[in-house]
Amino acid sequence: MEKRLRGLEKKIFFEASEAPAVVFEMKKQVDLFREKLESVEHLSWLGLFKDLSEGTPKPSPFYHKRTLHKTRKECEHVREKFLQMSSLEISEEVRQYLKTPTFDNWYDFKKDQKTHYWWNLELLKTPFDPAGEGPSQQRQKSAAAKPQTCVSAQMYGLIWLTDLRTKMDTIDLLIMLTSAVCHDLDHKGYNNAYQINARTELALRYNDISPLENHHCAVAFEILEKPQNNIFRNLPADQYKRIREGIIKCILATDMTKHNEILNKFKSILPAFDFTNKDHKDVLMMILIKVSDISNEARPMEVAEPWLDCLLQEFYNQSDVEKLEGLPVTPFMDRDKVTKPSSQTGFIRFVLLPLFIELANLFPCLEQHIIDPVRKALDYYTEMEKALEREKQNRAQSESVSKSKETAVSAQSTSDVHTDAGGRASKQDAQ
Ligand SMILES: Nc1nc2c(ncn2[C@@H]2O[C@@H]3COP(=O)(O)O[C@H]3[C@H]2O)c(=O)[nH]1
Ligand SMILES: [Zn+2]
Repeated sequence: MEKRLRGLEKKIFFEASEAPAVVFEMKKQVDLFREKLESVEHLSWLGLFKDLSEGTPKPSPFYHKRTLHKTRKECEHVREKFLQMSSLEISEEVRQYLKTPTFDNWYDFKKDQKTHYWWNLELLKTPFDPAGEGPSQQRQKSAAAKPQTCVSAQMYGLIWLTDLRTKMDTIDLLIMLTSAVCHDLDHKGYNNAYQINARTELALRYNDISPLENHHCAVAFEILEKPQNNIFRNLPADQYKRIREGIIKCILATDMTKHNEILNKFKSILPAFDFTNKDHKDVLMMILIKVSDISNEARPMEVAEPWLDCLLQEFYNQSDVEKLEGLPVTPFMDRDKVTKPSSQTGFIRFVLLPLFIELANLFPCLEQHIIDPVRKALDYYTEMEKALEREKQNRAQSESVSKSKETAVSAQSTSDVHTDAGGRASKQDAQ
Protein backbone atom coordinates (compact mmCIF):
# COMPACT_ATOMS: atom_id res chain seq x y z
CA MET A 1 0.00 0.00 0.00
CA GLU A 2 2.85 2.29 0.92
CA LYS A 3 4.57 1.56 -2.37
CA ARG A 4 1.37 2.20 -4.29
CA LEU A 5 0.93 5.46 -2.46
CA ARG A 6 4.50 6.47 -3.23
CA GLY A 7 3.93 5.65 -6.89
CA LEU A 8 0.73 7.70 -6.97
CA GLU A 9 2.46 10.55 -5.22
CA LYS A 10 5.23 10.60 -7.85
CA LYS A 11 2.64 10.63 -10.62
CA ILE A 12 0.78 13.52 -9.00
CA PHE A 13 3.98 15.51 -8.55
CA PHE A 14 4.69 15.08 -12.24
CA GLU A 15 1.21 16.12 -13.26
CA ALA A 16 0.28 18.76 -10.68
CA SER A 17 3.64 19.78 -9.19
CA GLU A 18 2.07 19.73 -5.70
CA ALA A 19 0.35 16.83 -3.92
CA PRO A 20 -3.26 17.56 -2.92
CA ALA A 21 -4.37 17.34 0.70
CA VAL A 22 -6.02 13.96 0.14
CA VAL A 23 -2.59 12.39 -0.51
CA PHE A 24 -1.29 13.71 2.79
CA GLU A 25 -4.40 12.40 4.51
CA MET A 26 -3.83 8.96 2.97
CA LYS A 27 -0.19 9.01 4.05
CA LYS A 28 -1.30 9.78 7.57
CA GLN A 29 -3.73 6.85 7.48
CA VAL A 30 -1.00 4.52 6.21
CA ASP A 31 1.32 5.65 9.00
CA LEU A 32 -1.38 5.04 11.58
CA PHE A 33 -2.10 1.60 10.12
CA ARG A 34 1.59 0.72 10.13
CA GLU A 35 1.91 1.88 13.70
CA LYS A 36 -0.98 -0.39 14.64
CA LEU A 37 0.62 -3.39 12.95
CA GLU A 38 3.89 -2.63 14.65
CA SER A 39 2.47 -2.23 18.10
CA VAL A 40 -0.28 -4.86 18.43
CA GLU A 41 1.38 -8.00 19.64
CA HIS A 42 -1.29 -10.47 18.55
CA LEU A 43 -0.77 -9.28 14.96
CA SER A 44 2.91 -10.13 15.30
CA TRP A 45 2.50 -13.13 12.96
CA LEU A 46 2.40 -10.54 10.17
CA GLY A 47 6.03 -9.97 10.96
CA LEU A 48 5.70 -6.22 11.42
CA PHE A 49 5.44 -6.18 15.17
CA LYS A 50 8.31 -4.39 16.85
CA ASP A 51 9.29 -4.62 20.42
CA LEU A 52 10.06 -0.91 20.59
CA SER A 53 12.00 -1.30 23.79
CA GLU A 54 14.56 -3.34 21.84
CA GLY A 55 14.77 -0.74 19.09
CA THR A 56 14.43 -3.20 16.18
CA PRO A 57 15.58 -1.57 12.92
CA LYS A 58 13.06 -0.89 10.13
CA PRO A 59 13.23 -3.26 7.16
CA SER A 60 14.48 -1.59 4.01
CA PRO A 61 11.90 -1.17 1.23
CA PHE A 62 13.82 -3.80 -0.74
CA TYR A 63 13.86 -6.32 2.07
CA HIS A 64 12.23 -8.89 -0.19
CA LYS A 65 15.28 -8.93 -2.40
CA ARG A 66 17.74 -9.97 0.24
CA THR A 67 17.97 -12.43 3.07
CA LEU A 68 17.47 -11.32 6.64
CA HIS A 69 19.55 -12.71 9.43
CA LYS A 70 18.53 -12.74 13.05
CA THR A 71 20.73 -11.22 15.68
CA ARG A 72 22.07 -13.49 18.39
CA LYS A 73 19.77 -11.77 20.89
CA GLU A 74 16.70 -12.48 18.75
CA CYS A 75 17.77 -16.10 18.37
CA GLU A 76 18.14 -16.46 22.12
CA HIS A 77 14.70 -14.95 22.64
CA VAL A 78 13.16 -17.50 20.23
CA ARG A 79 15.08 -20.36 21.83
CA GLU A 80 13.78 -19.36 25.25
CA LYS A 81 10.20 -19.37 23.96
CA PHE A 82 10.81 -22.70 22.24
CA LEU A 83 12.01 -24.27 25.47
CA GLN A 84 9.03 -22.90 27.37
CA MET A 85 6.68 -24.40 24.82
CA SER A 86 8.49 -27.72 24.65
CA SER A 87 7.83 -28.32 28.33
CA LEU A 88 4.09 -27.68 28.07
CA GLU A 89 1.65 -30.50 28.63
CA ILE A 90 -1.03 -30.71 25.95
CA SER A 91 -4.48 -31.65 27.15
CA GLU A 92 -6.49 -34.48 25.57
CA GLU A 93 -9.08 -31.94 24.48
CA VAL A 94 -6.48 -29.97 22.50
CA ARG A 95 -5.09 -33.19 21.02
CA GLN A 96 -8.52 -34.10 19.68
CA TYR A 97 -9.10 -30.59 18.35
CA LEU A 98 -5.85 -30.72 16.41
CA LYS A 99 -6.97 -33.87 14.63
CA THR A 100 -9.77 -31.99 12.91
CA PRO A 101 -9.30 -29.78 9.87
CA THR A 102 -10.97 -26.80 11.55
CA PHE A 103 -7.83 -25.33 13.04
CA ASP A 104 -8.36 -21.66 13.82
CA ASN A 105 -5.12 -19.75 13.38
CA TRP A 106 -6.83 -16.50 14.42
CA TYR A 107 -7.78 -17.82 17.83
CA ASP A 108 -6.15 -15.88 20.62
CA PHE A 109 -4.48 -18.78 22.34
CA LYS A 110 -2.93 -16.48 24.86
CA LYS A 111 -6.30 -16.19 26.53
CA ASP A 112 -6.48 -19.95 26.85
CA GLN A 113 -4.26 -21.02 29.71
CA LYS A 114 -4.23 -24.65 28.60
CA THR A 115 -2.63 -23.83 25.29
CA HIS A 116 -0.88 -20.64 26.22
CA TYR A 117 2.70 -21.44 25.33
CA TRP A 118 2.29 -24.23 22.87
CA TRP A 119 0.40 -22.15 20.38
CA ASN A 120 2.17 -18.94 21.02
CA LEU A 121 2.74 -17.98 17.40
CA GLU A 122 6.25 -16.80 18.20
CA LEU A 123 7.46 -20.38 17.80
CA LEU A 124 5.63 -20.81 14.56
CA LYS A 125 7.16 -17.67 13.17
CA THR A 126 10.55 -19.31 13.29
CA PRO A 127 10.10 -23.05 13.17
CA PHE A 128 13.18 -25.09 13.95
CA ASP A 129 15.29 -22.00 14.44
CA PRO A 130 15.74 -22.00 18.17
CA ALA A 131 19.42 -21.19 18.31
CA GLY A 132 21.01 -20.83 14.94
CA GLU A 133 21.35 -17.74 12.84
CA GLY A 134 19.44 -19.18 9.93
CA PRO A 135 17.52 -16.94 7.58
CA SER A 136 14.19 -15.81 9.00
CA GLN A 137 10.84 -16.23 7.38
CA GLN A 138 10.63 -13.27 5.14
CA ARG A 139 7.01 -13.90 4.28
CA GLN A 140 6.17 -12.87 7.81
CA LYS A 141 7.14 -9.41 6.63
CA SER A 142 4.47 -9.51 3.97
CA ALA A 143 0.85 -8.86 4.71
CA ALA A 144 -0.13 -12.32 3.57
CA ALA A 145 1.97 -14.24 6.02
CA LYS A 146 0.42 -17.65 6.26
CA PRO A 147 1.43 -19.17 9.52
CA GLN A 148 2.98 -22.53 8.76
CA THR A 149 0.64 -23.78 11.44
CA CYS A 150 -2.36 -23.89 9.10
CA VAL A 151 -0.68 -26.17 6.61
CA SER A 152 0.97 -28.34 9.25
CA ALA A 153 -2.28 -28.62 11.19
CA GLN A 154 -4.14 -29.57 8.02
CA MET A 155 -1.54 -32.24 7.26
CA TYR A 156 -1.80 -33.57 10.82
CA GLY A 157 -5.60 -33.64 10.51
CA LEU A 158 -5.45 -35.46 7.16
CA ILE A 159 -3.09 -38.09 8.57
CA TRP A 160 -5.60 -38.83 11.34
CA LEU A 161 -8.73 -38.66 9.21
CA THR A 162 -7.34 -41.07 6.63
CA ASP A 163 -5.82 -43.32 9.25
CA LEU A 164 -2.48 -43.14 7.43
CA ARG A 165 -0.65 -44.51 10.45
CA THR A 166 -1.91 -47.96 9.54
CA LYS A 167 -1.05 -47.57 5.85
CA MET A 168 2.32 -45.87 5.71
CA ASP A 169 5.64 -45.96 7.58
CA THR A 170 6.26 -43.58 10.45
CA ILE A 171 9.15 -42.15 8.43
CA ASP A 172 6.75 -41.17 5.63
CA LEU A 173 4.52 -39.39 8.14
CA LEU A 174 7.55 -37.64 9.58
CA ILE A 175 8.55 -36.52 6.07
CA MET A 176 5.08 -35.12 5.41
CA LEU A 177 4.80 -33.27 8.71
CA THR A 178 8.30 -31.81 8.50
CA SER A 179 7.69 -30.76 4.89
CA ALA A 180 4.47 -29.04 5.92
CA VAL A 181 6.24 -27.09 8.65
CA CYS A 182 9.10 -26.07 6.33
CA HIS A 183 7.33 -25.73 2.98
CA ASP A 184 7.23 -21.91 2.86
CA LEU A 185 10.30 -21.03 4.95
CA ASP A 186 11.65 -17.56 4.24
CA HIS A 187 8.91 -16.90 1.65
CA LYS A 188 9.49 -13.58 -0.04
CA GLY A 189 5.82 -12.62 -0.51
CA TYR A 190 6.42 -12.48 -4.29
CA ASN A 191 5.80 -15.58 -6.38
CA ASN A 192 8.11 -17.43 -8.76
CA ALA A 193 6.93 -15.48 -11.80
CA TYR A 194 8.06 -12.29 -10.10
CA GLN A 195 11.35 -13.84 -8.98
CA ILE A 196 12.08 -14.87 -12.55
CA ASN A 197 10.92 -11.67 -14.25
CA ALA A 198 12.69 -9.44 -11.74
CA ARG A 199 15.82 -11.64 -11.98
CA THR A 200 16.09 -11.81 -8.24
CA GLU A 201 18.92 -13.47 -6.40
CA LEU A 202 16.80 -16.60 -5.94
CA ALA A 203 15.94 -16.91 -9.63
CA LEU A 204 19.61 -16.53 -10.52
CA ARG A 205 20.67 -19.05 -7.90
CA TYR A 206 18.16 -21.69 -9.01
CA ASN A 207 18.23 -20.97 -12.76
CA ASP A 208 14.53 -20.05 -12.77
CA ILE A 209 13.58 -23.57 -11.63
CA SER A 210 11.06 -23.33 -8.77
CA PRO A 211 13.21 -20.63 -7.11
CA LEU A 212 11.00 -20.24 -4.05
CA GLU A 213 10.43 -23.92 -3.34
CA ASN A 214 14.12 -24.70 -3.85
CA HIS A 215 14.85 -21.90 -1.41
CA HIS A 216 12.31 -23.06 1.23
CA CYS A 217 13.89 -26.48 1.09
CA ALA A 218 17.48 -25.24 1.22
CA VAL A 219 16.64 -23.04 4.21
CA ALA A 220 15.04 -26.01 5.98
CA PHE A 221 18.18 -28.09 5.58
CA GLU A 222 20.42 -25.16 6.42
CA ILE A 223 18.59 -24.97 9.75
CA LEU A 224 18.71 -28.74 10.22
CA GLU A 225 22.45 -28.78 9.54
CA LYS A 226 23.06 -27.27 12.97
CA PRO A 227 23.33 -30.19 15.40
CA GLN A 228 21.23 -28.43 18.03
CA ASN A 229 18.36 -28.12 15.51
CA ASN A 230 18.67 -31.43 13.77
CA ILE A 231 15.71 -33.49 14.91
CA PHE A 232 16.96 -36.35 12.69
CA ARG A 233 20.51 -36.43 14.02
CA ASN A 234 20.14 -39.80 15.72
CA LEU A 235 18.84 -41.59 12.65
CA PRO A 236 21.08 -43.92 10.60
CA ALA A 237 22.50 -42.43 7.39
CA ASP A 238 20.21 -44.40 5.06
CA GLN A 239 17.10 -43.17 6.90
CA TYR A 240 18.34 -39.59 6.89
CA LYS A 241 18.92 -39.90 3.13
CA ARG A 242 15.37 -41.16 2.66
CA ILE A 243 13.96 -38.32 4.77
CA ARG A 244 15.96 -35.69 2.92
CA GLU A 245 14.86 -37.10 -0.43
CA GLY A 246 11.23 -37.18 0.71
CA ILE A 247 11.22 -33.63 2.10
CA ILE A 248 12.80 -32.25 -1.08
CA LYS A 249 10.18 -34.05 -3.20
CA CYS A 250 7.28 -32.81 -1.04
CA ILE A 251 8.41 -29.19 -0.83
CA LEU A 252 9.18 -28.96 -4.54
CA ALA A 253 5.69 -30.36 -5.20
CA THR A 254 4.15 -27.20 -3.71
CA ASP A 255 5.21 -25.20 -6.80
CA MET A 256 1.79 -24.58 -8.35
CA THR A 257 3.20 -24.74 -11.87
CA LYS A 258 3.60 -28.49 -11.24
CA HIS A 259 -0.05 -28.82 -10.22
CA ASN A 260 -1.45 -30.52 -13.35
CA GLU A 261 1.55 -32.79 -13.79
CA ILE A 262 1.24 -34.14 -10.23
CA LEU A 263 -2.54 -34.39 -10.31
CA ASN A 264 -2.48 -36.28 -13.63
CA LYS A 265 0.10 -38.70 -12.26
CA PHE A 266 -2.11 -39.32 -9.23
CA LYS A 267 -5.19 -39.87 -11.41
CA SER A 268 -3.33 -42.40 -13.52
CA ILE A 269 -2.30 -44.55 -10.54
CA LEU A 270 -5.56 -44.21 -8.61
CA PRO A 271 -7.46 -47.16 -10.16
CA ALA A 272 -4.77 -49.57 -8.91
CA PHE A 273 -3.38 -47.61 -5.98
CA ASP A 274 -1.06 -49.74 -3.89
CA PHE A 275 0.23 -48.60 -0.48
CA THR A 276 3.19 -50.99 -0.80
CA ASN A 277 4.35 -49.38 -4.04
CA LYS A 278 6.97 -46.66 -3.31
CA ASP A 279 6.19 -44.66 -6.47
CA HIS A 280 2.49 -44.61 -5.58
CA LYS A 281 3.26 -43.52 -2.02
CA ASP A 282 5.56 -40.75 -3.25
CA VAL A 283 2.81 -39.31 -5.44
CA LEU A 284 0.30 -39.56 -2.60
CA MET A 285 2.67 -37.68 -0.30
CA MET A 286 2.97 -34.90 -2.86
CA ILE A 287 -0.80 -34.76 -3.21
CA LEU A 288 -1.26 -34.59 0.56
CA ILE A 289 1.10 -31.66 0.99
CA LYS A 290 -0.51 -29.89 -1.95
CA VAL A 291 -3.96 -30.40 -0.45
CA SER A 292 -2.75 -29.10 2.91
CA ASP A 293 -1.02 -26.15 1.26
CA ILE A 294 -4.10 -24.83 -0.54
CA SER A 295 -6.80 -26.00 1.81
CA ASN A 296 -7.70 -22.65 3.34
CA GLU A 297 -11.23 -22.83 1.94
CA ALA A 298 -11.82 -26.12 3.72
CA ARG A 299 -11.75 -24.26 7.04
CA PRO A 300 -14.77 -22.53 8.53
CA MET A 301 -15.56 -19.25 6.78
CA GLU A 302 -14.65 -17.09 9.78
CA VAL A 303 -11.19 -18.66 9.77
CA ALA A 304 -10.70 -18.81 6.01
CA GLU A 305 -11.87 -15.38 4.91
CA PRO A 306 -9.43 -13.20 6.88
CA TRP A 307 -6.54 -15.31 5.58
CA LEU A 308 -7.84 -14.91 2.05
CA ASP A 309 -7.96 -11.14 2.53
CA CYS A 310 -4.27 -11.28 3.44
CA LEU A 311 -3.48 -13.43 0.40
CA LEU A 312 -5.25 -10.97 -1.88
CA GLN A 313 -3.26 -8.14 -0.35
CA GLU A 314 -0.12 -10.09 -1.19
CA PHE A 315 -1.37 -10.60 -4.77
CA TYR A 316 -2.30 -6.92 -5.22
CA ASN A 317 0.99 -5.82 -3.72
CA GLN A 318 2.92 -7.97 -6.19
CA SER A 319 0.99 -6.69 -9.21
CA ASP A 320 1.45 -3.09 -8.01
CA VAL A 321 5.19 -3.67 -7.74
CA GLU A 322 5.19 -5.33 -11.17
CA LYS A 323 3.49 -2.26 -12.62
CA LEU A 324 5.89 0.11 -10.89
CA GLU A 325 8.93 -1.88 -12.01
CA GLY A 326 7.64 -2.29 -15.57
CA LEU A 327 7.50 -6.11 -15.32
CA PRO A 328 4.82 -8.38 -16.83
CA VAL A 329 1.77 -8.15 -14.55
CA THR A 330 0.54 -11.47 -13.16
CA PRO A 331 -3.13 -11.45 -14.30
CA PHE A 332 -4.65 -13.27 -11.32
CA MET A 333 -3.00 -10.74 -9.00
CA ASP A 334 -4.07 -7.60 -10.83
CA ARG A 335 -6.38 -5.46 -8.67
CA ASP A 336 -7.90 -4.04 -11.85
CA LYS A 337 -8.91 -7.50 -13.04
CA VAL A 338 -9.71 -9.71 -10.05
CA THR A 339 -12.01 -9.35 -7.10
CA LYS A 340 -12.19 -11.54 -4.02
CA PRO A 341 -15.16 -13.59 -5.30
CA SER A 342 -13.88 -13.91 -8.87
CA SER A 343 -10.52 -15.07 -7.58
CA GLN A 344 -12.10 -17.68 -5.31
CA THR A 345 -14.75 -19.07 -7.69
CA GLY A 346 -12.03 -19.65 -10.28
CA PHE A 347 -9.56 -21.11 -7.80
CA ILE A 348 -12.13 -23.42 -6.20
CA ARG A 349 -13.66 -24.62 -9.50
CA PHE A 350 -10.47 -25.19 -11.43
CA VAL A 351 -7.83 -25.95 -8.81
CA LEU A 352 -9.25 -26.95 -5.42
CA LEU A 353 -12.20 -29.17 -6.24
CA PRO A 354 -10.52 -31.21 -9.00
CA LEU A 355 -7.64 -31.94 -6.58
CA PHE A 356 -9.75 -32.63 -3.50
CA ILE A 357 -12.15 -34.87 -5.42
CA GLU A 358 -9.31 -37.12 -6.58
CA LEU A 359 -7.97 -37.45 -3.04
CA ALA A 360 -11.46 -38.27 -1.80
CA ASN A 361 -11.64 -41.02 -4.44
CA LEU A 362 -8.90 -42.74 -2.49
CA PHE A 363 -10.24 -41.72 0.94
CA PRO A 364 -14.03 -41.31 0.70
CA CYS A 365 -14.16 -40.26 4.38
CA LEU A 366 -12.66 -36.92 3.36
CA GLU A 367 -15.77 -35.90 1.43
CA GLN A 368 -17.48 -34.37 4.47
CA HIS A 369 -14.30 -32.85 5.90
CA ILE A 370 -12.76 -31.09 2.95
CA ILE A 371 -15.12 -31.25 -0.03
CA ASP A 372 -18.40 -30.18 1.58
CA PRO A 373 -16.94 -27.00 3.14
CA VAL A 374 -15.22 -26.10 -0.15
CA ARG A 375 -18.52 -26.48 -2.03
CA LYS A 376 -20.15 -24.20 0.55
CA ALA A 377 -17.38 -21.65 0.03
CA LEU A 378 -17.96 -21.87 -3.72
CA ASP A 379 -21.68 -21.09 -3.22
CA TYR A 380 -20.79 -18.20 -0.93
CA TYR A 381 -18.37 -16.60 -3.39
CA THR A 382 -20.67 -17.28 -6.36
CA GLU A 383 -23.41 -15.32 -4.55
CA MET A 384 -20.93 -12.58 -3.70
CA GLU A 385 -19.81 -12.43 -7.33
CA LYS A 386 -23.42 -12.11 -8.53
CA ALA A 387 -24.13 -9.40 -5.97
CA LEU A 388 -21.05 -7.47 -7.08
CA GLU A 389 -22.09 -7.84 -10.71
CA ARG A 390 -25.60 -6.54 -9.89
CA GLU A 391 -24.11 -3.62 -8.01
CA LYS A 392 -21.85 -2.82 -10.95
CA GLN A 393 -24.79 -2.92 -13.36
CA ASN A 394 -26.93 -0.72 -11.08
CA ARG A 395 -24.10 1.76 -10.77
CA ALA A 396 -23.56 1.81 -14.52
CA GLN A 397 -27.29 2.26 -15.06
CA SER A 398 -27.64 5.11 -12.59
CA GLU A 399 -24.51 6.74 -14.03
CA SER A 400 -25.95 6.57 -17.54
CA VAL A 401 -29.32 7.92 -16.27
CA SER A 402 -27.63 10.85 -14.56
CA LYS A 403 -25.45 11.43 -17.64
CA SER A 404 -28.49 11.50 -19.93
CA LYS A 405 -30.24 13.83 -17.45
CA GLU A 406 -27.22 16.12 -17.52
CA THR A 407 -27.18 16.02 -21.33
CA ALA A 408 -30.90 16.77 -21.41
CA VAL A 409 -30.49 19.69 -18.98
CA SER A 410 -27.57 21.17 -20.92
CA ALA A 411 -29.42 20.62 -24.21
CA GLN A 412 -32.45 22.35 -22.70
CA SER A 413 -30.43 25.31 -21.47
CA THR A 414 -28.69 25.63 -24.86
CA SER A 415 -32.05 25.58 -26.64
CA ASP A 416 -33.40 28.14 -24.11
CA VAL A 417 -30.50 30.42 -24.96
CA HIS A 418 -31.14 29.84 -28.64
CA THR A 419 -34.88 30.44 -28.36
CA ASP A 420 -34.28 33.46 -26.23
CA ALA A 421 -31.76 34.87 -28.66
CA GLY A 422 -33.96 33.87 -31.59
CA GLY A 423 -36.97 35.51 -29.96
CA ARG A 424 -35.13 38.70 -29.41
CA ALA A 425 -33.79 38.54 -32.93
CA SER A 426 -37.29 38.10 -34.44
CA LYS A 427 -38.58 40.95 -32.25
CA GLN A 428 -35.78 43.09 -33.59
CA ASP A 429 -36.66 41.98 -37.13
CA ALA A 430 -40.29 43.02 -36.56
CA GLN A 431 -39.21 46.39 -35.29
N1 LIG B 1 -6.80 -17.43 -5.22
C1 LIG B 1 -6.37 -18.29 -4.30
N2 LIG B 1 -5.11 -18.76 -4.35
C2 LIG B 1 -4.71 -19.62 -3.39
C3 LIG B 1 -5.55 -20.02 -2.34
N3 LIG B 1 -4.87 -20.88 -1.55
C4 LIG B 1 -3.63 -20.99 -2.08
N4 LIG B 1 -3.53 -20.23 -3.19
C5 LIG B 1 -2.36 -20.09 -4.08
O1 LIG B 1 -1.67 -21.31 -4.08
C6 LIG B 1 -0.33 -21.04 -3.75
C7 LIG B 1 0.36 -22.12 -3.02
O2 LIG B 1 1.70 -21.70 -2.76
P1 LIG B 1 1.95 -20.30 -1.99
O3 LIG B 1 1.56 -20.46 -0.56
O4 LIG B 1 3.31 -19.83 -2.31
O5 LIG B 1 0.91 -19.28 -2.69
C8 LIG B 1 -0.40 -19.80 -2.83
C9 LIG B 1 -1.41 -18.99 -3.58
O6 LIG B 1 -0.83 -18.36 -4.69
C10 LIG B 1 -6.88 -19.52 -2.31
O7 LIG B 1 -7.72 -19.83 -1.45
N5 LIG B 1 -7.23 -18.65 -3.30
ZN1 LIG C 1 4.78 -22.09 -1.27
